[in-house]
Amino acid sequence: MTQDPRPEPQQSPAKTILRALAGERQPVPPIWMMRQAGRYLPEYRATRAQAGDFLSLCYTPDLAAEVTLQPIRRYGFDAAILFADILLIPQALGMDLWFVTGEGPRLSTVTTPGELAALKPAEAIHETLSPVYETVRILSRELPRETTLIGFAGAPWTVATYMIAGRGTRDQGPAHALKQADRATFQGIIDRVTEATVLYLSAQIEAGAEVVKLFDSWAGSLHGQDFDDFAVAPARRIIAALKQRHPHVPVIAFPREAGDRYVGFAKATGADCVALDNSVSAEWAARHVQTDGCVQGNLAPGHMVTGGPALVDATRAIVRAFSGGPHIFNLGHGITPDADPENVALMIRTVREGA
Ligand SMILES: Cc1c2[nH]c(c1CCC(=O)O)Cc1[nH]c(c(CCC(=O)O)c1C)Cc1[nH]c(c(CCC(=O)O)c1C)Cc1[nH]c(c(C)c1CCC(=O)O)C2
Repeated sequence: MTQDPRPEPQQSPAKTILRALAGERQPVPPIWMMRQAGRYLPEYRATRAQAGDFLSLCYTPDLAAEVTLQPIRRYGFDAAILFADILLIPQALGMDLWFVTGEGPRLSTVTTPGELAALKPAEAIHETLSPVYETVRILSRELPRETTLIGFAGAPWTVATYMIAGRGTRDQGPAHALKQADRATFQGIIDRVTEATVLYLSAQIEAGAEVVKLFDSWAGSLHGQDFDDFAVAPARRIIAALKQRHPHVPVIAFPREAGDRYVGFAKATGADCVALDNSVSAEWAARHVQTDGCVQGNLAPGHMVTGGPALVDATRAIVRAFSGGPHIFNLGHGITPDADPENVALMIRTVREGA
């Protein structure tokens, strides 16, 4: 009996997003959209009403999978992003979390050594988060073969800003204040979230996530050495730990509003792709960021509200600016509830058909 000793030929991954993340330039960039499952879609609002509230939606795997699939059915995006929230980690560490309609998230706070000591150990998160892993398992069965499944978590700095303030803040003042007043407690919070995030993203990958993304929505308020210590260093730690366990799973990092600190961010953290917000121009980012590898972004989400020729022109300009290298088309931040679903369709047509 002869056995063919040749290994399987190395093929580039078929899914367009995985090809972009592997550094491949494509004639048409793959596309997905931050907050693509959200309140601008009537079918999302219906499922959310069925769940009762936002957190029940996050923790009910069948319904969370359903809202993840809705924008895939409607638009055929190249990727689906797991439906969950970055604030599930603080909750899994033992903090209270609730959402006030029209206002946003509220949490119990952690600002003292005693409150830090009272947080659960990172390994305890799976008890709370196992429904999220079940959502991932459902999605990896139900998504079309060509659609990439993206898992995610908040980056430690951004998650810590909510844990310290107990809510969203304009300038992340309470977190900056704790960083100055009690460095050890602040660093302890960052470290606990970092450890939990490694375990959380690993579990998502083991359940079927093919790519993971780290959302550092408030990275732009870190400057100088603080940016290195609290945006770069935690991302580098998380990515190194993930690459050790899952070397072939690409990581997208989103240090939102990092400005000129986007330059070199992929190299410094080990990320396979840097997601760009719309405060940087695509031409600038093509020259200074895309030279290191894949970039994602960066249409202003306001175009999903206003539409028209301005949407088409801005979309084309971004596609053109990034056409020389690997690019995943996306918005620069999440789509807002007042967006018109027709404008999303127009954006996708413009990217795919050059319409
Ligand atoms: C800071 C942050 C949060 N959550 C998230 C971030 C980082 C990205 C960013 O900067 O937007 C990330 C997030 N939140 C949600 C997802 C799901 C995946 C996706 O579609 O992108 C993701 C990736 C669902 C959600 N998370 C939330 C909603 C709206 C909840 C609802 O249905 O009422 C959704 C769809 C609620 C949420 N969750 C959070 C806030 C501040 C709010 C309230 C603001 C708002 O209402 O838009 C925390």
